[in-house]
Amino acid sequence: MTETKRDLENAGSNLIPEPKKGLLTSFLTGEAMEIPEKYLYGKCRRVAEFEKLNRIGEGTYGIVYRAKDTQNGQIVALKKMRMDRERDGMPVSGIREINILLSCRHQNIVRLHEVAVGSSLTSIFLCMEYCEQDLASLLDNMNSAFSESEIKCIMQQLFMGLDYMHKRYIVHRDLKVSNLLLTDTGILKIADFGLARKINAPECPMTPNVVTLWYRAPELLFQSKTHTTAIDMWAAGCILGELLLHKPLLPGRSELNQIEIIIDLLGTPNTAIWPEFANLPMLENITLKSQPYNNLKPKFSSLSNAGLRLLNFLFMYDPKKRATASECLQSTYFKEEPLPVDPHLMPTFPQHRNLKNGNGESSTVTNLLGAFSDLRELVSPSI
Ligand SMILES: Nc1ncnc2c1ncn2[C@@H]1O[C@H](COP(=O)(O)OP(=O)(O)OP(=O)(O)O)[C@@H](O)[C@H]1O
Repeated sequence: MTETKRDLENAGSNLIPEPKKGLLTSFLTGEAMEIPEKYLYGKCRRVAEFEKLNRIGEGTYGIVYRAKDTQNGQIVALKKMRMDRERDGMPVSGIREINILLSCRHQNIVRLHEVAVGSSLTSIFLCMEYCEQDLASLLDNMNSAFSESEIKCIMQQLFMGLDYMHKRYIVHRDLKVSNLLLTDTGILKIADFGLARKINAPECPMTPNVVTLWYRAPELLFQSKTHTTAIDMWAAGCILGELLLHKPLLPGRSELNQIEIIIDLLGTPNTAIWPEFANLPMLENITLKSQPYNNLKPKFSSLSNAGLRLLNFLFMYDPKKRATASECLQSTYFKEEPLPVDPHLMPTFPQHRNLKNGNGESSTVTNLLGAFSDLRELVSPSI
């Protein structure tokens, strides 16, 4: 068990042990230097000031805990950064996530309160506002589907968050229902910015292996080297479809199968609707099946014309023609009956994640934050 894990699973005590003095490697000589404790944590608080309540989630980049700030009683979410494979300090995904979250302030983007450290500087925690639900566990556990007014409320908030991010050239790159959180006051929060990137230009070269398969845009599947904020809009279309159907819309089993089921739903792409299509690398290796029909209408048979127009706009093969978040917010779908419900009138739900994990494993975590530059200096050297 690593030292940091011990911090979190420290049975018998609800407080994390006091950190030791740290050893940093000198940048100049390469020798280990003992750092006085008062300089060790920069302006960041220590994790020992939080009481761990229960584990609420685990993803690729970290474990998430519900915890109480013992200074003010506030309930927060603490995401412990995974350092397993890191030799040289913090993983780049963690640095990106912190930088981007610190630069965002919007009701529909999860708020990063601060960054905290455990007993060694390789144990880093993001301290975020706590949200009672995530849409994935909610969809898995709710007895009846969301009403259309509730779906509109969720989607409108998603588009508001995306509009804010995209206007700042931030692409999330991993939108899916498990990364959408919902508070007990009906506010949707976009979370998990571990794959997010700030793009310098409207089109920026990036690795195509991002976005969970079921939500992955065709330009990524066809291995386009540049992608844009439009990849988030495709994922938003998949999320709208999933909320309406109460099951994943495009649950591919492999990349090829994902392409196949997209074609089954939307028809085969061609250069008439997507001029850059013919030059995409993936097409050198595969022949696409021919399917001439767009099947959105039969698939969503009870959806209004405005709803279908919105879905079609989100599922434009050509990313340049795909709807932007601000265009989606103007959609007639949100202006026609049934109107979006006011977020405060959204129903509340039992907190399944806490019920499942409510074993009250005790432990705590420390605090950090302050100037992030302090953090970057401190976490890289070996301790
Ligand atoms: N602020 C929060 N409030 C409540 N629950 C949260 C919060 N942040 C994350 N969670 C829960 O923890 C889960 C995992 O968090 P997150 O997606 O940030 O981790 P990850 O390792 O980056 O995941 P992934 O493998 O999806 O990339 C979420 O699905 C959600 O259930």
